[in-house]
Amino acid sequence: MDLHLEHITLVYPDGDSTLTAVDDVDLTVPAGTTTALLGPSGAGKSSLLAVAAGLTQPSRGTVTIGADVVFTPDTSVADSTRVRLERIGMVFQSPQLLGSLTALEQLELHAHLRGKRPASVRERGMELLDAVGVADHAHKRPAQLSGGQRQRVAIARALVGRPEVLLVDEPTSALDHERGTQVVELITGLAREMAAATLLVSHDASTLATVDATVRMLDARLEESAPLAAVRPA
Ligand SMILES: Nc1ncnc2c1ncn2[C@@H]1O[C@H](COP(=O)(O)OP(=O)(O)OP(=O)(O)O)[C@@H](O)[C@H]1O
Repeated sequence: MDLHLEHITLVYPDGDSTLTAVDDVDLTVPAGTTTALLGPSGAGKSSLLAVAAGLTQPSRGTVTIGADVVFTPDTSVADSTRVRLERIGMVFQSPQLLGSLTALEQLELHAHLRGKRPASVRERGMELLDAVGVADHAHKRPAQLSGGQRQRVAIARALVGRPEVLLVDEPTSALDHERGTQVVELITGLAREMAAATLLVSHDASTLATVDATVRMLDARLEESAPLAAVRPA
């Protein structure tokens, strides 16, 4: 399913006045493709991602997955949470793994919280750990893994619920250039394979050789958008 952000505006209260963090942004991410969202610090990238995830209500505008309008200024927290659990996977800047669980258990817990059956989850979890190249580490805890391996587990975890939309916030900030490039390549490949519409926030354009499109935010607005022709076929 495609992800559509339409006329998204996000205004934060700021003392006696307000701060517009996202200003009338329109963006479509086709299913199976990855769009990188670039821009300087404070441009509004994380704010836009938070709206796309239903973590923050937009002040104006709508988020649509396929034909379903999922987030509007009026969407309740309960409805946003349900959509996020059922349809959206997220990868954060730091992997945010639970220290006491093995890599496989991180995925199992995540799937369990989404109501999946334990038997199918274990198999799917191993498949995904294999897909991200850490199957050999399935029974290790985060402290026994490298930074890159931890980020790979977090990517597998985000995909365990078969999300239609994958939202990724600076996945490479803790990695060197080579590992960062590999992680972006992994995400774009999995997005294509799983037909997930993927929006990836990045500071580092040099790691983005494999993404399908790039857009840039500046001062809360989308500055430029790659033409659709630049989107490679799935
Ligand atoms: N919860 C909040 N309340 C008030 N203002 C906020 C809040 N979150 C972000 N802002 C402001 O909104 C603007 C956009 O911030 P945002 O974090 O979205 O930018 P960013 O492009 O992701 O930056 P970075 O690359 O540094 O993470 C900034 O001016 C920031 O100070």
